[in-house]
Formats: sequence, structure tokens, C-alpha cells
Amino acid sequence: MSEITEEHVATASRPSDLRITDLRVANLAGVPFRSSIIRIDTNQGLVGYGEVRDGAAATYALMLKSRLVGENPCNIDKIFRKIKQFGFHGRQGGGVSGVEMALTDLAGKAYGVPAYALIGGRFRDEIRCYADTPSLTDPHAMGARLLERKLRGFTMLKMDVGIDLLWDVPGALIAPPGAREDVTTMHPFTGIQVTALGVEHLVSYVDIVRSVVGYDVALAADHFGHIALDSGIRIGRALEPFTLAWIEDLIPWQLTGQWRQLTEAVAVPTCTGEDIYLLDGFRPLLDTGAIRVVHPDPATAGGIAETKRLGDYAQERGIPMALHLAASPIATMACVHLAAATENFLALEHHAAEVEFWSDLVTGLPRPLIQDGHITVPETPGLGFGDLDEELLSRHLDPRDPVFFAETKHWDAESSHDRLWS
Ligand SMILES: O=C(O)C(=O)C[C@H](O)[C@H](O)CO
Repeated sequence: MSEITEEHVATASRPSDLRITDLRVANLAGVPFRSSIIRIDTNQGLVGYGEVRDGAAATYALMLKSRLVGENPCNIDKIFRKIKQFGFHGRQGGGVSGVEMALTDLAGKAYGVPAYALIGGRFRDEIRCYADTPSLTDPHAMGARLLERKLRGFTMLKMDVGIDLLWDVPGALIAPPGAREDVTTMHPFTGIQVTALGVEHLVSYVDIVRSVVGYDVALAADHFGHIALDSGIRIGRALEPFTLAWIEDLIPWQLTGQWRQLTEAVAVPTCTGEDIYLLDGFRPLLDTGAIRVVHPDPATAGGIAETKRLGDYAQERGIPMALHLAASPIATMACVHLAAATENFLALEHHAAEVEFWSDLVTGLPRPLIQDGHITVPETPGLGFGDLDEELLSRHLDPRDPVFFAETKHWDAESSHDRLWS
């Protein structure tokens, strides 16, 4: 064996010598949904973390392993171009996007700089988060929950309102058979019509919510459908008095022409984007001015740098960008660096206001991570957290497939975890 010289020692941790040796995942549940943490290992002992989008399969990341091993993770864009063909819209973008986050984490650690420095530096020191609140039948309960979040310092909130509230209201919907089951899985276009009674129900719901939470906080509304265009127009017009920040996902994002008609017909900002992969997927909506707010999920859209490119592209077209997210602190921190480095940024979604241990999943950052509705941009290398609290994580594994960074030589397409949401 040859002798280790001083030169060897000096070059042992050179970023140019860094190589990927492995990719492993930990499948979590309840953080706030199920998601998979990616860990990329290297020949220098450095590890990088990313996260596969909520509700997606770890498979989407594991299938990329053979394309990654041997690559220098600091060449983020080169690797991204090599693997992006293996992603797609919806949850299928989750593998590529999560891997890109982990590469950025690694590159930042290798060069000793925070992730935002790799994509151009920062525009802000604090990242505004907005708190999402899933559907509640009782508008007073929804108002109370939103008010509690407002009092915790969130300056922007979102509630789910829409057909979820109307299925059991007689005469509120005209729906094709099976539509109720379909919308909970694939979010397809169902052609559901919301009747005058249904619209009245939603108006009264939002009126009560506003009377509880007040008008001095930005409030967006989501989970409308998908519904028929004319129903969307009637709902949008009826909700105009409530000064909503946006109305989201009334119709499928692919229907650019319908989005444009909706946007032109209502005086409430229209919004979509959480299932779109890569800037290319957003171009039709942005180029035609079909939406007023673009809402990518960086864990679907292609990760940190691609979502920044998208934000810049939208900015040139006068369309503000908010970030969708339903993730653990790992993808959240990826989004914090992205939001710091993108001028065109409104707010980052937080879906885990009810998950008490959420901030504790990573070490080395303030707890709680979100204070007064904001996350402070860290200056530590990579995504900025010290490490994972593996003991805590291991208590929140997905019981259907409780893999915890185990070596994976292949993936089992039949396992329950690999059944996809979309
Ligand atoms: O918050 C939003 O905009 C959502 O639509 C969240 C989804 O319900 C979430 O990703 C769960 O799959």
C-alpha cells in the first residue's frame, strides 16, 4: 500500500474529488403526510439530504441511483440535466426534485456555503410562511383555527373550501357517477357543476370565516374541485367581496384555455401549479397570462434551481410566485434557500401547524423553526440544518413500508409504498 503523503491529506476533501457512492431513503408518515427523506452518501463522508414530495413513492428517487453513483454532486446542473427525463408531473416529479435538493445540500457543504449562495445570493433574510388549513365542515371551527394561526404570527393563511364541503349538502352539486371517489385519488377533471345552492353555501361559509378571522390577514382558498368552468366563474365572482389572496385549483392545470377564461372573468387572483414539473410545464399558463399567481411545489417542479428559474420567468410576465409545500423541515429548508434567492416570492406554504414535533426532526436550527410566521435564513452550509434527529425520525416511519436508510439494490413496484397518488 502506498504511503499517504501530505498532498493526499490536503486533497482528500477537495470538492472536485467528491463522488456519490449511494442513495438511500427513509419513508416517513405524518410529517405532515407521508414522504421520503433522501440521503446521498459520498466518498468523503459528506451526506446530502432531500425529500420526495408528499404522497409520492420513494421509487422515483431510488430509480435514479444508478445514474448518480460516481458523479460529483457539486455538478448540480449537469446531473439535473442527466436525470430530469426520469421525472414527470404530479408526484412523479418527486424523485428528481428531491435528489436536486440533496445535491444542493452536498455542494453547499462541500464548498462551505449556504445553498442560497449557489443560486445567486439572497434577497431577504426572513421567509414568510403561510399556514394551510385542511377542510373543516363547520365554518366557525375553520375561522377559529385560522384565527389561532393568525395570533401565532402568520400573516397569510389558506383554507380548503369547495366541493369537499358540498358533497353532503342536498342539491349543491351535479356530479357524474363516481366523481366523489375519483377526486380523492387523481384530481381529474370531473365536470362537476356547483349549483346556485352550492355557491350560496360556499359564500356563507367564507363570510363566517372572514367574520371570525378578520380582514387584516391575507387569506387564500383552495381545494375547489376540480369543477366545471362555468361553476368556477360563478364561485369566483360570488367570492369577490371577501378579498381572497387567491382561489386555487378550480380546474386542472393542463386546461390553459379554461384557466385563462376563468382569470379574465373574475376579480380574484387565480392560482395553480403544485403538480407541474419543470419550467417547461408552466410555460403555457405563464405565456398566456392564464393565471394571476403561480404556485409550484419545488418538490415536484424540479427542485431549488429549477423553481428559481421558474420564479424569474414568471416575474418577467408579471406573475407572482408562492410556493406549495406539504413537507418535513428538510424540503422546507430547501424552499427557504430558494425563497431567499428568488426576488419573485410571496410566501411558502406550511402544512404542519398541528405537528408538534415537526421542528425537532432536524438539529441545529431555531425551535420552533417558524417564529412569528417566518423562518430565518440560515448561514450554515448546504440546506443549513446540522443533522437529522434519527431517533425521532425512526419513530415516524411509514408503517406500510418502514424503510430507514436501508441499503436498497432494487425497488419493489408492488409494495404498498409504491402505489402512487398521481
Ligand atoms: O396545500 C395545498 O395546496 C394542497 O393542495 C395540499 C395537498 O392537499 C397536499 O399536497 C396533500 O397531498
